[in-house]
Amino acid sequence: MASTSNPLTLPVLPLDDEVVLPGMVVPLDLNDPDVRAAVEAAQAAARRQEGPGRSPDDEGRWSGDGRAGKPRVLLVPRIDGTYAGIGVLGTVEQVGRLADGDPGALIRARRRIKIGAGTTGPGAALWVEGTQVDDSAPDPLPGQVAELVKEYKALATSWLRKRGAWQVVDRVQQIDEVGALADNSGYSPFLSTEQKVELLETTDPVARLKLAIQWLGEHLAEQDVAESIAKDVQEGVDKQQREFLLRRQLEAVRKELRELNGEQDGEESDDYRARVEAADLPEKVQEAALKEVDKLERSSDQSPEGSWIRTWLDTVLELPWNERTEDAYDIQGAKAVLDAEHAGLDDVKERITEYLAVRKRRTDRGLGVVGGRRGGAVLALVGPPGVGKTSLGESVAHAMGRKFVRVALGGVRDEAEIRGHRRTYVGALPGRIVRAIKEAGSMNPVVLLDEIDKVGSDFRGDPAAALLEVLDPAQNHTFRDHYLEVELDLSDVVFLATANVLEAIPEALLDRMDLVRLDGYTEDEKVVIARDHLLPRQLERSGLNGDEVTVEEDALRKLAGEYTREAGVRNLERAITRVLRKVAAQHELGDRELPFTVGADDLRDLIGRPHHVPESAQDPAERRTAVPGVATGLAVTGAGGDVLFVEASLADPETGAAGLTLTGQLGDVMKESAQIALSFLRSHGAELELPVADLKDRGVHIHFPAGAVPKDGPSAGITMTTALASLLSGRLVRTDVAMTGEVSLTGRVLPIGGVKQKLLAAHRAGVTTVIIPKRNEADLDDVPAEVLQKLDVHPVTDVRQVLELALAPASNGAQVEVPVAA
Ligand SMILES: Nc1ncnc2c1ncn2[C@@H]1O[C@H](COP(=O)(O)OP(=O)(O)OP(=O)(O)O)[C@@H](O)[C@H]1O
Repeated sequence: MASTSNPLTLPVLPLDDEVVLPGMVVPLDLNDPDVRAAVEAAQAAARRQEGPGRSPDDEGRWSGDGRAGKPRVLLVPRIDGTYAGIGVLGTVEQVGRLADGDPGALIRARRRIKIGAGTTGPGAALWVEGTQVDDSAPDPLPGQVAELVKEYKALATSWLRKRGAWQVVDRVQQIDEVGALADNSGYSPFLSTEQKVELLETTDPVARLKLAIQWLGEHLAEQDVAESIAKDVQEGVDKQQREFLLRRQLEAVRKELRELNGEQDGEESDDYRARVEAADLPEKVQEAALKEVDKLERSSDQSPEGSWIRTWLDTVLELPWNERTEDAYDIQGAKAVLDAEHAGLDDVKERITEYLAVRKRRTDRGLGVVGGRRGGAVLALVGPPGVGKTSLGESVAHAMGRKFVRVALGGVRDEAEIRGHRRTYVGALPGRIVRAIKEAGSMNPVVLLDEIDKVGSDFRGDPAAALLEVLDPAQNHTFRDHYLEVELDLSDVVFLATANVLEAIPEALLDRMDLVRLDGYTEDEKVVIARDHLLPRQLERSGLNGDEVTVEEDALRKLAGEYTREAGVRNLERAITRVLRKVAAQHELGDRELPFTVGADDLRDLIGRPHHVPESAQDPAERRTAVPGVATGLAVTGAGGDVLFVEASLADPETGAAGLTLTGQLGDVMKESAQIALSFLRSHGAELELPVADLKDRGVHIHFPAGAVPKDGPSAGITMTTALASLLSGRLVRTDVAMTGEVSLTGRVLPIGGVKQKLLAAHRAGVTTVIIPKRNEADLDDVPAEVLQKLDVHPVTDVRQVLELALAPASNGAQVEVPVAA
């Protein structure tokens, strides 16, 4: 270590408003007279000392070889003409040309010198005496100082990295001396001259390092703030400009692509902006659409978002926003259309005509379509399949001169089916209502909500609630589809609904509806429908004409009665199709001469044997009711009225379980009804002369064979009682008798629903005697006269009357074998 005790005499090299700290190497311009004087004086002094006189070398050591060191100067900052109190010993490393070609000297700054008194020396330089400053730090470093070293290195590294000065990072990392480390900030461009002077004059190395850390830290913080501000500003300013530029580029790229693909410039397919502007959309819709166009233009051609937006825009553009058909109908004309397209159904047509008349009056008078009246907004056609509900809906549209669309609701469980998926949903679509309007191509079509009784609800929401909104005149002028997101005015749409089963229509919807029932057709009606509508249509479809093939009424009657058994005419129409196809095929093969008239007897040859021979026409031994314990009931199922056979048997006393077993997919109400039948017989069996003892200790099994499972209801009560009574008494149930009615514990016969449908079914099945509850007598008014004529209807009040009518007399008193369940 150098000691401070050796005064040095050195030429002063003044640095105007500049500071050089130990460790730095600086080039100085020799054109500067002060610099030249100092360097030349130092060189002269060095030469002189090459003699025998010795002085310490540059490192402060006395060199043993007698050679003096490099020329030495004292670098002293001169701030505003005033010299600093401390200078730095510098050695002249090299004299030559600087980068700019001027003569210069390369000087290495070595250590601090405290400046003492002035003195004289050779040359024009100012000479002073100085003493070395001891600025060594304790070794080893106290922990605290070591931390400072680390901190400085970390700060310096981060700053240097920011500036990309990677090489310097290593050098700084390698400086271990505290004072030298602090002096390294002499290179920092952000320090002011004053700050550098302060560093120079702070001789305590630790204090110096602290200063360096403080300033470097401050600078870094400042820089961070400045950077983020600059970034923000830059981003703000640039965004618009960038967007503009990018759009321009995008446009150019798109254009090139179009040209590559041989499309015309500005082809309609992609120019959504122009299309939206040209499409006469309602203001709000256009606004929304243009917003999407903006988004589209910003998104890339290939991005999924772009394709979603295009799909959405297509949907919006395809909707018939301003299309509406002119209602051109008078009630007479409407009625004529209905009559022409459907045979029979007089009451139904009357209801529809009334509905149209009210609607027309209200619109003509400029009153809203339905005004404040709740319910009645929607005409609901309720009845079994194939009775013409859908085709009536279509006729209504014809009659009004409106477009017609059918919306199939069967199996819809998801609210989104009605109201659309939100657009964020992958593969989102508008709901069925919007799709229907699109399909109709007008804003005021007739929309038939088909099978409204078959909408269900589950975790995906309640479609019925959405439908309610669609049907509500107070809400539907601003219907919002989740996908479309713009309002749609549905107030001018005529909604009709169809349902098979009234009970299955959600309550809230039912409340909005005007019900029109279609219960099914009689055989005569079916013949007329077949003759006037189904046959001509199917002839045309088979490529035949009426001159070539005629079908006799007898044949149509047989097709309706024996080849099909249904409330409606759907299967009848199919049967007719089969007959015609067969004839056409035979003709093509040369096996059939035309014209040809199909008679009842030709049917078997053409389409095989009938499947629905009435029970009474069967061989007696083949009849369902050929054994005791089977009774014929009447029920209403989803397919209209039907006959069903209830079977009862007693369980084996040894193995069978006691109690009541019911099979055949029955609901709770039906089970209770069976329980009541059983209880009634247990308590009244004796008085009816039935061996009811068996009922006490043997299990009873009641079965409803598959095929005609009625909807849950109590109307099979008297049928079950009759089957059980037949079983116990061994008396057969009369084949020609069918029945319907609820039974009470005391044996009273209680009223039921669906009389008309049930009687039509009984008639179809060839039953001749029907037992109904007395209290349903009034319902007979609805039953077509031709059916009543052919049926012997017995309204009863007590189950004893039922048994009297239904059970055949005991066959010559012989013991009848009671069937036993397996
Ligand atoms: N009274 C009628 N006059 C003329 N054609 C009829 C009549 N009733 C039904 N039809 C015809 O029978 C066919 C079946 O009718 P449609 O499809 O309308 O029945 P639906 O009651 O709507 O059945 P679903 O409930 O299964 O939809 C249609 O072709 C229809 O034209």
